[in-house]
Amino acid sequence: MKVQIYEIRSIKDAQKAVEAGADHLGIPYDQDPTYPGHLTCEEAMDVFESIPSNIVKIGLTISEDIHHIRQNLKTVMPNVLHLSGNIEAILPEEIERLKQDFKPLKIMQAIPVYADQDLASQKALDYVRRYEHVSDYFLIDTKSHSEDVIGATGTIHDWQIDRAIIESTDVPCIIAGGLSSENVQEAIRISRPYGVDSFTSTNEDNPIDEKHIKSIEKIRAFVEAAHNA
Ligand SMILES: O=C(O)c1ccccc1NCC(=O)[C@H](O)[C@H](O)COP(=O)(O)O
Repeated sequence: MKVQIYEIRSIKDAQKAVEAGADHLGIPYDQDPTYPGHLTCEEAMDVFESIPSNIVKIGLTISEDIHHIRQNLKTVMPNVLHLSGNIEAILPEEIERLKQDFKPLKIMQAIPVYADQDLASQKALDYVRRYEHVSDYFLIDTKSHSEDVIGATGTIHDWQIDRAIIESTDVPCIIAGGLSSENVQEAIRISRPYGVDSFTSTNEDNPIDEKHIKSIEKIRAFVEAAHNA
């Protein structure tokens, strides 16, 4: 079971997550970050360079502008680019060209799941069909109705929906959305994913400013629970 940890904002947090046993580290970044907690390209590069080579480095973008994403990739190249903005804003053909031009870049496409709707009334399976030929991973994540971005909600959704998505595709799926050391085993039991992801539940308060830092104890508990599922 792979464990992915967001949002890594410093070399110290990266070291904590590696020591606690994470396999994928996620860093949200942009040349001109507008989202709270996101790093600049230069800051992200410093953190990526500190991460051991056996750990998968995930770069998250919420941009809906493919030219902007290309510019960011010229400064920082993660192993995997995680597309977590409005899924309909970037066409599969654009992702295909991006992969050609930035080889060996892999793509993690976020698949939005609304917590208050059943699978039949959502587009998740349509997105899987449309994006699976250009995706190396799917991140099945909770989407709120009030935000364009997918994820970082701290809210769970129906894990039977994850299961149905996972059973419908050969693309490795990581599940996300309000997962914690308390609920991750149940989520794994129901959905049988390739991996699990945590942001909110593995944070602790930062005494310096209002931005999150990671808790090594909470990450360790999450990793252990996931591995023992
Ligand atoms: O990490 C972020 O800052 C972020 C911002 C906007 C959209 C997604 C983001 N992170 C993506 C992740 O993979 C999160 O870990 C995932 O959404 C789970 O978050 P949570 O429900 O808070 O555990």
